[in-house]
Amino acid sequence: MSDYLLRTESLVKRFGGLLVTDSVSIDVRPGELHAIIGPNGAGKTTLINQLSGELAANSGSVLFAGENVTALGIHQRARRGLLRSYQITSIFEGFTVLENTVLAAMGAKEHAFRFWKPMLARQDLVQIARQALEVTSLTDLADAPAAELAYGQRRQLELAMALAAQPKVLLLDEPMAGMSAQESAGVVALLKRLKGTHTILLIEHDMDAVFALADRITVLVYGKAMFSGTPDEIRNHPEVKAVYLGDEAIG
Ligand SMILES: Nc1ncnc2c1ncn2[C@@H]1O[C@H](COP(=O)(O)OP(=O)(O)OP(=O)(O)O)[C@@H](O)[C@H]1O
Repeated sequence: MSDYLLRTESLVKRFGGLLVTDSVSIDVRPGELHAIIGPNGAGKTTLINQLSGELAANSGSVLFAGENVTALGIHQRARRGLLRSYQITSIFEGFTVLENTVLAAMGAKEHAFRFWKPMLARQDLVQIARQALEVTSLTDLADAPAAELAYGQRRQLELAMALAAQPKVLLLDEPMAGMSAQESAGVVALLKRLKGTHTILLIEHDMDAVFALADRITVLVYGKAMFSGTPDEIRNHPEVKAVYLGDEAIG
């Protein structure tokens, strides 16, 4: 197996005259939690959009699981296992938490939803869905209609649905945004549980969470990948401290 699952090579994205992704080359290794950090406007979301296929790069390549996926769209990448949480499957309000998660599992495996079969009759998919609900601590809400979920629970359901699709790489853009402190702690605990068994690329502003979770971190500044390294290497990197962290201590 190669030493990376997801790689960008000299990726470039411009919005008019603004260079937002400046020849970015990063590697995400199998099983690692790789965080992208950087000041506001550094280009983190733009980068993840090019990984998921939501945005086309101006030049450069995205390689995934040994394949050049640069020319592929969102759904083609998702079907190969490069998946952004919430992107493919949206929550159906009238369905229960379990039914939504079964649909996500089904969508990943089959080309069309087979609504003529009762979805909960698909034991294989129900099992995958129940596992995803267990991991995301949603088991108690399995039979609740999605419409009744609180904001934080909906975000958890999005994660459960992404996991039910059994991605090879999960792209997470600020999964804790808008959550209460308690819900955020729940997501940190969840990501800790997923570490090692799942490969995750995470964008997150909460530095405590990033430094507690990441195996490796890439620092993006003005669209450039300044440095990739372990949390300790990032903490002790003089240039990173100066440019990104200012005088603040981290970790
Ligand atoms: N569709 C667009 N058209 C024009 N400019 C854009 C577009 N999307 C993003 N930008 C600009 O590109 C730059 C990078 O934005 P991006 O959202 O990728 O940064 P970010 O690191 O995710 O920021 P934040 O941490 O604030 O979420 C910003 O200057 C932003 O204004």
